[in-house]
Amino acid sequence: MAFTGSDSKSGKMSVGNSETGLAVVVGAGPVGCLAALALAKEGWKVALYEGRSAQRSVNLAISSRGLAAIYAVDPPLMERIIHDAIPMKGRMLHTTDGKTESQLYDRNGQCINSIDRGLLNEFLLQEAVDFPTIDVYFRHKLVTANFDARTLTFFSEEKNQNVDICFDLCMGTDGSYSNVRRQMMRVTRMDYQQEYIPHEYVELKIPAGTDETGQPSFLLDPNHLHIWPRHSFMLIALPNKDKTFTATLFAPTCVLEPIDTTDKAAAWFSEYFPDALRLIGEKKLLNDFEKNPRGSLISIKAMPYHYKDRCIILGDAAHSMVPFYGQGLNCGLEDVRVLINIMRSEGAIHPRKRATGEDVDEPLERAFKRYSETRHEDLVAIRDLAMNNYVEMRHSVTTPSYIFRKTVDNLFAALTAPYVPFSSLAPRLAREDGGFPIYAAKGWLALYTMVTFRPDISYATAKKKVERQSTIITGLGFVSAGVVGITVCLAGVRMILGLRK
Ligand SMILES: Cc1cc2nc3c(=O)[nH]c(=O)nc-3n(C[C@H](O)[C@H](O)[C@H](O)COP(=O)(O)OP(=O)(O)OC[C@H]3O[C@@H](n4cnc5c(N)ncnc54)[C@H](O)[C@@H]3O)c2cc1C
Ligand SMILES: NC(=O)C1=CN([C@@H]2O[C@H](COP(=O)(O)OP(=O)(O)OC[C@H]3O[C@@H](n4cnc5c(N)ncnc54)[C@H](OP(=O)(O)O)[C@@H]3O)[C@@H](O)[C@H]2O)C=CC1
Ligand SMILES: Nc1ccccc1C(=O)C[C@H](N)C(=O)O
Repeated sequence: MAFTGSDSKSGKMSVGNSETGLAVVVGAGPVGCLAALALAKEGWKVALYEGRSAQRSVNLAISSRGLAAIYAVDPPLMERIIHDAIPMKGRMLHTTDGKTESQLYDRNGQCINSIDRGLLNEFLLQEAVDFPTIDVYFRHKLVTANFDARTLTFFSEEKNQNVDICFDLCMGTDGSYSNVRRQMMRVTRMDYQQEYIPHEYVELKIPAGTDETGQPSFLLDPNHLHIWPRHSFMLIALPNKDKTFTATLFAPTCVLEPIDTTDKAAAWFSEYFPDALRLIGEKKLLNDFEKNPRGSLISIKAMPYHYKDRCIILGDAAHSMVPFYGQGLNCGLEDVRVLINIMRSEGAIHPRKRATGEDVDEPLERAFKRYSETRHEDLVAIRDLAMNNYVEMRHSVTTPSYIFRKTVDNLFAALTAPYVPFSSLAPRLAREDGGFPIYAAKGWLALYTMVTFRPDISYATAKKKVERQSTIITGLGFVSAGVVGITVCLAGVRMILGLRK
């Protein structure tokens, strides 16, 4: 289901300040849909506004954090999503001479999951559309907001005019170029930083093959995320249910720009990605490379995320990050779980009618403030980790020091860290105050495991813990070098003394 049809599920226009309190969610991407569902299940009347009529269908990796957040709101929905996803147990590295090497993500075999983003959005949106106290309005674009008067102005494409909506609570889930965020900046002292990295991306498609029986089949192992690391750039591919792969080339603009003719492109791909060129087919690859849009990559930092008791931004609107950890959406979905848990613990979750003359809902304001203050370091941590993972994926994975570190991490983890399965984490996280931690981050844990498979460990805790572990490894390195040095010296002294005798 795309965002088509009438402007609204019900055809009626929302009016705010009803007995139940109206929450207006701006942007029906995955984060907006989950936020709408979470609020509605807590008793809010929700109006979900979406500017567009369709979402682009590309695939993405959903992992434990995103799944735990969906589970917290709607466990059966999470099951349906997993059912339609393809598990990927590790990276499959492709060298220029056509060799492949599998590197597992987790020593306990945990997987990340490839799913069509359009399908994921569709699942979440359908739940929202079907929910009795959620009204969904398509082709309504937020134009401006007056937070003090508690009104939002949308441009309705169907009416071809602006409509004003009153609200009690506004959630901005309108993506990287958020207008809610821009409107909030007019009334609050928001620190804001955005950074474009000098790399861009272009999507390509690896077609399905055919098996002996004539049925479509995967041309590469579907249970891996494939990467072609080439140091300053890389190609990746994630599997789709129709047996194709969506491949994405990430490279600096200064590398891509000079490749401006078909001949140059053919030569470049056959030098760096000969096997991918063969799989995609030269004609198709060169055509897609030339015609497909080039996406830019942006990283956004903001603080605070809220204004008083009435507006808060979540998802990419609050923290767009480069996609290299596959955590952008997972983190956005986790925002919803963390915020709802904080709202619960502050007694702010249930919509209440403010008394006459009372302007501010104090528990709600307290909850938003606590969210801004406590969530910030996690969002900064994952933003930085995402940036670092690009270097790991395109370069470090091929180096002996990376393999050595992975081996040490696995060895120490096997000796010290208990395995905490997702099935025991998800139900408890759904109830936890603020979301972290349930189990202390016990024992030695690899960074990837913490970030991807341990939603009970916050991003900031994971980053700090791994920094401590790195210091220990460096210390052990010095001690070992010292022991080897002393042993060699002693052996030398003994030899000299022996010679003198
Ligand atoms: C190449 C690439 C690969 C990625 N891979 C992964 C991955 O593997 N795993 C992962 O977790 N994340 C991944 N991400 C990140 C992920 O796509 C985003 O984090 C996610 O889509 C953010 O969801 P959102 O709901 O916050 O925002 P969006 O998905 O951007 O949704 C925002 C919605 O708001 C609507 N909107 C915008 N402005 C207005 C307005 N003024 N009025 C009304 N509506 C409005 C938009 O139309 C849109 O529907 C990737 C990103 C990229 C670029
Ligand atoms: N961190 C990153 O580097 C990136 C993150 N993403 C995230 O993934 C989400 C979905 O991706 P995708 O569907 O490809 O997103 P799109 O780039 O197609 O756009 C998503 C939304 O952002 C708006 N938008 C896009 N570019 C601009 C711009 N330059 N100025 C103002 N508004 C803009 C679009 O408005 P309209 O509908 O009017 O075109 C739309 O509402 C994005 O919204 C973003 O949150 C996407 C790309 C890179
Ligand atoms: N989905 C992505 C999109 C773009 C770039 C990377 C990813 C990843 O998921 C990377 C994965 N987490 C990895 O570390 O191998």
